[in-house]
Amino acid sequence: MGSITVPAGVTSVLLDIEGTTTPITFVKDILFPYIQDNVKEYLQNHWTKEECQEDVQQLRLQAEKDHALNGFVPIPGNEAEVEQIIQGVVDNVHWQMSLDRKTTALKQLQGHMWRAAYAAGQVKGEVYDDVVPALRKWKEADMKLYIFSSGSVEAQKLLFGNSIEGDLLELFQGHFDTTVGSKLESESYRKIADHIGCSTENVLFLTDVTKEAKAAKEAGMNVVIVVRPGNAALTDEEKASYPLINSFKQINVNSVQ
Ligand SMILES: CSCCC(=O)C(=O)COP(=O)(O)O
Ligand SMILES: [Mg+2]
Repeated sequence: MGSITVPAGVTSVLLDIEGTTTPITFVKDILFPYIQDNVKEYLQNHWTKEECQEDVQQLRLQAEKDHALNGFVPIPGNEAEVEQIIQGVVDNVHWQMSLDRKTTALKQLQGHMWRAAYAAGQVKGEVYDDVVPALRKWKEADMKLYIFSSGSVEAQKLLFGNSIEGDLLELFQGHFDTTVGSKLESESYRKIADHIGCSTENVLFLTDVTKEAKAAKEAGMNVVIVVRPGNAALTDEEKASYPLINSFKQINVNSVQ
């Protein structure tokens, strides 16, 4: 894996989080177990809050679309007691997480739940050593930096605002989550370029997931696959189809004209 010079005309870098800026183990071993261990208590304590009811309503709408076992979230009614409804939501959250689903409904609830963990200093957002120096360098070269993650915008801001390297939020010009669309659909990348106010060709997308890279490339973005310890293995065909790096140090950015 050699170094890569960003093509002329690229003015923005769009970054995935899990497997790209941040170890998968941080998400799988710290963030997700926090949700699994605390979702019942969180729902019991926040049940009457508007935000919590809105999250449950979104999970219910998603469950209706899924028509799946454990995709069931009971509708409040005379027969369904609150504890029974909460248990339905808990089962649904555990079921979705067992499949690592990236539904907007699940991600919104997770983002709301992680607030308390970050506020208590119980969790600090992990970033690879090479990430912050590279982002600072790219920013000095006038590159605009954005995040696109399945994690909600709130979850993204919590992670970078409370990172092991301090508050990193000033590095980013903006954040995108699945409310713009799935990371597997090209249309999402076109919408992001529209929001940024540039053409897709002016954007470099860094991700660990080749299906995301394919969608971004089809939309016209430049893409680089980030290979980190613990990321899903790439096939020989995937390795041959995309530029690969294992550190942000390998990206050379010329000053934006
Ligand atoms: C933003 S922190 C939580 C990470 C998360 O929930 C997730 O699904 C990561 O997805 P990504 O698109 O960043 O790979
Ligand atoms: Mg990822």
